[in-house]
Amino acid sequence: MKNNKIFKTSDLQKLDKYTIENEPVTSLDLMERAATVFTEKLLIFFPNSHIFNILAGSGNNGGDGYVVARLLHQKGLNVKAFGLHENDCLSPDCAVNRKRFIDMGGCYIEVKNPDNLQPDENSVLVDAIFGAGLNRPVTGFLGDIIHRINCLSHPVVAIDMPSGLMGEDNGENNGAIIKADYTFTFQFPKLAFMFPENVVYVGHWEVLDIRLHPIILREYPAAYYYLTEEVVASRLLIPGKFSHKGTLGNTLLIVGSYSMMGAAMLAAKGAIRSGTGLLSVHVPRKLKEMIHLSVPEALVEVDRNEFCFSGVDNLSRIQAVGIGSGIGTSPVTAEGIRQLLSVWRGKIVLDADALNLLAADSGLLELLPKGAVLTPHPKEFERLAGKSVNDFDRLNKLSTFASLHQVYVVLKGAHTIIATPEGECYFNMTGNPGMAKGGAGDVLTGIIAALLASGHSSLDAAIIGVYAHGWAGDLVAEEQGMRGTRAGDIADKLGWVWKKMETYNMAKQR
Ligand SMILES: NC(=O)C1=CN([C@@H]2O[C@H](COP(=O)(O)OP(=O)(O)OC[C@H]3O[C@@H](n4cnc5c(N)ncnc54)[C@H](O)[C@@H]3O)[C@@H](O)[C@H]2O)[C@H](O)CC1
Ligand SMILES: [K+]
Repeated sequence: MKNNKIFKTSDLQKLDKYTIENEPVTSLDLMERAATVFTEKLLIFFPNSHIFNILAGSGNNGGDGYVVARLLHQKGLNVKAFGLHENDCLSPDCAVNRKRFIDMGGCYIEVKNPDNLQPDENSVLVDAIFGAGLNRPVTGFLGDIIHRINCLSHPVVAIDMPSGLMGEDNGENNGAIIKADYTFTFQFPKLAFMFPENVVYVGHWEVLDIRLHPIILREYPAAYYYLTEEVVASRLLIPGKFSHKGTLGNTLLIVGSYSMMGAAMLAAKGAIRSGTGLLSVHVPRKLKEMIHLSVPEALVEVDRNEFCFSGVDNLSRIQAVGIGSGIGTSPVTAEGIRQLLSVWRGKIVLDADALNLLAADSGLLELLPKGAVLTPHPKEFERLAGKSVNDFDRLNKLSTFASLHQVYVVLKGAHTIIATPEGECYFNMTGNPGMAKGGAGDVLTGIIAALLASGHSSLDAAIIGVYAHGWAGDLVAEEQGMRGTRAGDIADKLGWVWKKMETYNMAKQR
């Protein structure tokens, strides 16, 4: 299976060293390999550009920059390399590659004063000042250079990382950071790329495979992962030939209230498209007809209360519960949840108002069954776990919360994060801003509930559900645009996503 770990940048040297010793390959050849794939990608993104200015630092990131300069020069393009060296203390591989570039007649300009950095008009700037070796904020001469570059209107493409950005925690990084338009990063995305507050530095990013040794990639530990189709699809259970509605699970959705009827329909639509054998939707009496009409496949269970959820009577044939979308936060509903949680020890996903009620009463939080899935958006998570000072801090809070309460937390966002009780975090890669609309979360709750009921573990249901939901949203955006995307469209596109994943799985089994 393709590796999908997000290692720490400080681990990179060990991964490099293992590859160099065991492939074996020289460090110079590994640099050549990295710079070659970078150059190929650069030319795909800038096929019509002829002028490239390389901004090279003194470490191996700078070394990559000099190789890129040489490769572009060899292709007959107009290349200038600016040496941004505070002293002449270059890494050995950087020194070799600077010399190779100069010896082949490349245009090299040593910059000793930020004012002397005058990039060519219409040039693409390649940022090779710092990469994964950054260990303190960038200030002084190189800080001034970075500020100067950030004021230019040239496109900037960063090698591996935008210079000045730390790989993980930028909470105390008050130094200068390159604002790249594109970052082509080696082997795995860096954790910092996952955080909304860093998008201004990273721009559009892509991972380039530089073939670090597969054994070290597989065996070296990481706490963070990113989701790929391969990894997600292989977790999806395929119904057996003799499966029937009794073996594919009965999902109970407790959703909707008189003032929030739509949420109930959307959650039900998500569930009915996600493989549950049977779907029961528990709603206040006022919503009964509406559910029958919008999701005729579902059984409707009517609450004692006419307007909101107040409790359930019979859970004997249920495999998984999804609760929260549109249920409101009235005291009657809070008691209903208390009653549910005091009898239900099985699989459950909680969303929206169910989370708001948990946040308001820590007694409810303690009743959660082990392995419950919670799907907050950042504001709901803040109500549960308190304020975060930045995205990295929020990630740590998320991990701590999941371990403390032994639950899976799905923090919704551009890269939705799934945190496990064991301290691992999975970052989703599908989805788009068109999905940031009311109702999209309700669809996700329905999907996860159905996946739980049809036999998936909490982790698999969360991972598959989040990925499929985002993928369906991407398909909708392709057809309707991000602006035109409606939550209900996401549910309608799920069938296509499941088909893709099933086809992938069956092809692998053959
Ligand atoms: N396996 C791979 O992914 C490969 C990556 N390559 C490239 O190598 C860099 C990492 O190189 P490294 O020499 O370790 O670090 P940098 O070039 O990022 O930094 C150089 C050097 O600078 C010093 N330093 C750190 N912070 C500061 C600061 N704020 N101010 C001044 N000086 C600073 C520190 O001593 C660093 O060591 C990686 O990003 C890739 O681009 C290989 O080419 C191929 C394999
Ligand atoms: K860089």
